[in-house]
Amino acid sequence: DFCLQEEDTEAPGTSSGHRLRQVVPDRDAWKEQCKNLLNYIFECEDSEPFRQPVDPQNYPDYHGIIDTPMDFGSVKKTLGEDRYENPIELCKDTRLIFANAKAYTPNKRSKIYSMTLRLSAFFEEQIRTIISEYKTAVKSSDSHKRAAVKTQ
Ligand SMILES: O=C(NCC1CC1)N1CCN(C(=O)c2cccs2)CC1
Repeated sequence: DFCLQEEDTEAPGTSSGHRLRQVVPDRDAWKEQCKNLLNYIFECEDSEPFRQPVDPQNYPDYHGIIDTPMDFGSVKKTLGEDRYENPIELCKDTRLIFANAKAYTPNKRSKIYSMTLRLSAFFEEQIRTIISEYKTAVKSSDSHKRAAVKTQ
């Protein structure tokens, strides 16, 4: 992992001359990665029933069965408004979309429900790397903080 050297705590380019370029994992990279993943999902035909909230006019029993409705438009909006602290929170809301469809469907062979199975498989494949890299970056930035404290 990365550890701050003594001179690294000074402002870059100080009297000690050139500095080794630090490669520090970016703990904010997950946001753009999730935005791109959501955009890709929005392009998928399988996401069509899940891009906006369910209209109770069309499914009057929906809100009696589903306690916490969720859709990709809401996830995208929450992300865009910086109301997710990390990709784990986004993953939790997205999994709710799939769990709601599984809870609501009258039949596991229904067309709309079958769309969530493909979508969910793709989402889980993609989000695992985003979360893994985020957790690594957080650990690394924590060690940077510990190292910096030691040098004070
Ligand atoms: O009306 C919508 N979505 C809003 C529309 C896109 C403007 N949906 C239908 C019911 N839902 C289901 O999950 C299932 C139905 C049948 C088996 S599952 C959620 C999506």
